[in-house]
Amino acid sequence: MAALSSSVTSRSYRSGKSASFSPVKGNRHRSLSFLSASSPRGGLNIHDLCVRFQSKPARASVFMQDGAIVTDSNPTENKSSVKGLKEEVLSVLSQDSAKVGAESDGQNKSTVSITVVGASGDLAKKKIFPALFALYYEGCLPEHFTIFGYSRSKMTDAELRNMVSKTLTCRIDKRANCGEKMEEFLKRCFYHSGQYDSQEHFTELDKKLKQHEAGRISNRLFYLSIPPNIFVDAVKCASTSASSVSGWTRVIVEKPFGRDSETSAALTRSLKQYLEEDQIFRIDHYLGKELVENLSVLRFSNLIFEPLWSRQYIRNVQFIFSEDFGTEGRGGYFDNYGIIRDIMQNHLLQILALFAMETPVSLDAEDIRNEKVKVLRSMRPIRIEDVVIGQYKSHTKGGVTYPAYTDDKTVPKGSLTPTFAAAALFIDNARWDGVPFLMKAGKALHTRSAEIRVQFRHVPGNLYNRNTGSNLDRATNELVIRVQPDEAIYLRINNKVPGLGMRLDRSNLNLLYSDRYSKEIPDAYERLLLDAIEGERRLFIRSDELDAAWSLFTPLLKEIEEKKRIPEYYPYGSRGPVGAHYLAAKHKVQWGDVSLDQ
Ligand SMILES: NC(=O)C1=CN([C@@H]2O[C@H](COP(=O)(O)OP(=O)(O)OC[C@H]3O[C@@H](n4cnc5c(N)ncnc54)[C@H](OP(=O)(O)O)[C@@H]3O)[C@@H](O)[C@H]2O)C=CC1
Ligand SMILES: O=C1O[C@H](COP(=O)(O)O)[C@@H](O)[C@H](O)[C@H]1O
Repeated sequence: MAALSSSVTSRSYRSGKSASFSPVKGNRHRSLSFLSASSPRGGLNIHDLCVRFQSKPARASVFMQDGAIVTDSNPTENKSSVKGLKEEVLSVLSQDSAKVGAESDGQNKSTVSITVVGASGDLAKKKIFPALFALYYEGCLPEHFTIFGYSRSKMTDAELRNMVSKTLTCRIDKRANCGEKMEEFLKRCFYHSGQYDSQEHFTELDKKLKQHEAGRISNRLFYLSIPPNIFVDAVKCASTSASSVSGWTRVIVEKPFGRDSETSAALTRSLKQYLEEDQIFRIDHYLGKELVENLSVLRFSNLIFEPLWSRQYIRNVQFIFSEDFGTEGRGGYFDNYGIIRDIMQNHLLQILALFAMETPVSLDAEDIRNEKVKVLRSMRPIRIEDVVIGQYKSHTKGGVTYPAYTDDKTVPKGSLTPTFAAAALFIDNARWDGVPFLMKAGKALHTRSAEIRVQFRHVPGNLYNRNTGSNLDRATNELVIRVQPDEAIYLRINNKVPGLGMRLDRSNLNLLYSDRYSKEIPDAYERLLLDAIEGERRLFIRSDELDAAWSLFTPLLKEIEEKKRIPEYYPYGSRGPVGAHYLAAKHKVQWGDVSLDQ
């Protein structure tokens, strides 16, 4: 039991910061979150203990409610592990009762105020409010919290609640009390209308926040869900007129973090006039996706993968992002950025860094981010010859005409902005020397998906070469991590087709999440918001990571733009420009997502 509980990390809101039972910081796979404090159990002043437990072979949640431990487990899962977990919880609690008791007093005295700046906008409605509700629904928000929407639009509290209610949904796997919970959640949401550059309006917000905080230690989180040109104004006003005087103040900043090295550095400098680096939470929501977070688990907790994770066994790695819709409504923003800045420089590069980094010293945020920076700095400058760009054009299919990118009213006529790009990147270090890391990202393609494909080398002297067909490349092992949709991890192996002959086929060892796990997968924004509230920085981008990412892409972007490189046009709904195949072929690679048996 002692050994088990030593791997448990608890997060407590009582003192407004994480309290760890374990030397393993940031271990999410067995985490306890202490929520409100009211009814005593065994000398502990704990009312509701939420345990988020994800481990093999069982997966369950354990709650402590009114003095009793109850489990919420999948009936198909291993009951003995659930029992073990209960014992583990009790053990941890008894070991740390003094600490927890002390923290519970702090919990009553502290509160978290979350201000969504740009509350009337698309992201706030689509992602931020629903994620906050999901956290509330799961019991992961602290007992005392308030949510404020802030934007210029005139709205009453009731109008904000009405707007927010339209996009809230309940967990498919836990619909109980959904309507009731929504009502309760909406009662905690308020609105303040103001300009983003008005100290006066932020001072008014501050007054309202104080009223809700009612003398408790106030912790304040500002989520900047606004266009980048007003980030600095909003940060200035929030930090000077509405930051907390008794607790922490943190600011979540949405991308884009600049357009290139210079503008990104300027943004960082401006933000740092008002905030310390550890108050800035630069969000890359791909880091909050379940399978991206699982990447490190897969690598570092399975003996079978890490030894293969190098040039010795891996032939190439592919990071593929595709969307089956165009810029629809976001053309104005997109045209200023293009797909390389929108997806590659951040989402795909972040995944690459996690994939390729060396083993960090620990799971501590700084240790992980140190390794990511190192690998990013080891990357070879990207050559324009190793990049293909494309733009979608109109296409008619089944009587329906799909628009060209430049048909979007907010896109300037004749725009050369790429909506598709493919690139070959290299990491010049001992582990990855010579291994092509291919990226491909596009809008208005035939499907929506995001995946990582790892293609392994050929088996030397393979006895079965004759039985695997003519394309030996297709007969190598491939590990696929499907980030979305239908989250899955599968390993493509060669297998004997049952029968008297000796014919091999490619079959999948398949971990399809929907088959294995009954729980709904949390949205990336839920995880990231919870982390920001808890001060966990592991999944946020540090400024030196950002600098390294921009250093890699800025020269390429400048060259594409200065040379006014013409994109290859591809029909809306297609697989993208054929140039992507030539690029892969040049590096002796076949895209894994294009074969018939993918
Ligand atoms: N939407 C998405 O899917 C994603 C968005 N992002 C990023 O998140 C942030 C917010 O995105 P999104 O919600 O789509 O943005 P919006 O364009 O919807 O803007 C959000 C709010 O900001 C205010 N606003 C808009 N334009 C201006 C302006 N020129 N000057 C002052 N205020 C303005 C508006 O509120 P009001 O007029 O009421 O003040 C608007 O409701 C952006 O940085 C975006 O790049 C990142 C990833 C995905
Ligand atoms: O950051 C962005 O991401 C979305 C795709 O996010 P997903 O979670 O839906 O895959 C993309 O549509 C948008 O252009 C980009 O800014």
